[in-house]
Amino acid sequence: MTNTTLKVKVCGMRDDTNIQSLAQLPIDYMGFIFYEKSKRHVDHLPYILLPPTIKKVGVFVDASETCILDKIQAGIEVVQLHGQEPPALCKQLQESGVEVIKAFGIHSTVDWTKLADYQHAVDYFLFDTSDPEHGGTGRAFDWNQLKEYQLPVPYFLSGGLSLENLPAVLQLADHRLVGVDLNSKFETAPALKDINQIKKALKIINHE
Ligand SMILES: O=C(O)c1ccccc1NCC(=O)[C@H](O)[C@H](O)COP(=O)(O)O
Repeated sequence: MTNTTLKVKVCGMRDDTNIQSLAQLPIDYMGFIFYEKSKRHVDHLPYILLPPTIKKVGVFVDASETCILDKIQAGIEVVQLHGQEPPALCKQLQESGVEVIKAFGIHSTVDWTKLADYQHAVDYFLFDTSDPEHGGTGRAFDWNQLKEYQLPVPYFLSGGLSLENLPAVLQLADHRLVGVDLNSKFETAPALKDINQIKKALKIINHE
């Protein structure tokens, strides 16, 4: 087990009151999904001032560069890309000053070699459960697949994380695992997080 505290990203926020409640907690990233096919879709960044310790993440699936730049202009500090976005776009966004997280859907026949093309163009990878909907499945993938991951790029673990499986995440002995991504398993309805459940998750993650 590692003693390093994992970063916490809570994804798929929309409701103003819920955002305000979540912003009281010691999380590191809050995600807003700019993908209209998602149940958690938003079309603009909510007009809520977050503490500077919480970075605002925009989640995109094959959005145009103009659309992504528009959201950065509006205050997005981290770009999380869930589609087929090429390394050149990641690099370009990174050079514009935002953090870039490239998400990959993991399944038993993933071609891990293609991640090498991204290693100098992103800040983090995010390993999620592979699905045609691109994310928010509420299902965990087989974390044994991570044994195939050979690059030094740090990553977030995502996909169906819950109060039940978070203790097992803390047992994953991998120094490249830097954060966890919490979403549908902490919802009472799409895009509405149960703040008490998130508090319980933080206690587990922070070994309290
Ligand atoms: O959450 C969505 O609805 C979603 C849809 C399409 C692309 C990405 C999406 N979410 C991005 C995230 O970072 C989620 O937290 C991640 O997919 C894990 O979600 P879950 O399995 O529900 O914990």
